[in-house]
Amino acid sequence: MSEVGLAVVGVTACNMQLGLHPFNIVGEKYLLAIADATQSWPLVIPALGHCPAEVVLSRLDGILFTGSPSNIEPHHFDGPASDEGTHHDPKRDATTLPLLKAAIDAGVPVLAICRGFQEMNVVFGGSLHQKLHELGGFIEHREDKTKSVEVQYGISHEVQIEPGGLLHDAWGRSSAEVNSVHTQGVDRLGVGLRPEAYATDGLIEAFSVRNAKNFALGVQWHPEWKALDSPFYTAIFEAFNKACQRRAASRVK
Ligand SMILES: N[C@@H](CCC(=O)NCCCC(=O)O)C(=O)O
Repeated sequence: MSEVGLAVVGVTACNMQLGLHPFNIVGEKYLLAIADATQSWPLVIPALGHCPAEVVLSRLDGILFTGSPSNIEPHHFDGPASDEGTHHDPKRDATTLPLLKAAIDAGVPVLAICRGFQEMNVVFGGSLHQKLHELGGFIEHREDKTKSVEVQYGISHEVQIEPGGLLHDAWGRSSAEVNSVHTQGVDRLGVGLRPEAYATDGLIEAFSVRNAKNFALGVQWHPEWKALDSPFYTAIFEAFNKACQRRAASRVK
């Protein structure tokens, strides 16, 4: 593929302490999903706690907001304090929350996965259940950590897909099977978000932005996991990629 017009997609990092130093890291599966499933090029966006959004967005053709083992600090959605020892990443919050809003306002294509999906809900004024499994009424959305990674990221449950949305356009069917690797979930849906898929227990598992200037989809599951092995996950990345390629093409005119 010629490098001229190759879409460049930002991929958000986490800020994590490894030994004596903070590192900016991103799961390789997110980078591979962009490089292999979309044939765009991934560029890591560090979680330094601030980001010159206008400059960064002007150089990118899309942004993938990744999943992470950490939780958003609950003061961002007026939630009660987390349990002691909860893994937070305030530098990521301070980077991704404003960047996500700026990207959507600027019409930069956005795909938000798991923590990224939760960030998108919070940016639009939504809130999160912090421990779905303690509430009752929900199916098990967590992975079984005693099992292999293949099992943890294997198919967990079905989602019902709303007609007329981005996801339905991409997949063309009214249901799909997804993995499930999360403890938190959407409580109050952000203003201006349109539900795109529900789990069998009614939990919102995907949404898009009503009246968005460009592709803006959030999913609670992990389509980046072996994206090319699943026609459904591939379809999500293809739809995102189409929007990124359009933006890249307009840049080289
Ligand atoms: N902390 C949140 C977010 C869950 C999430 O993003 N998990 C991903 C784990 C690591 C990865 O696969 O990148 C929650 O538990 O709800």
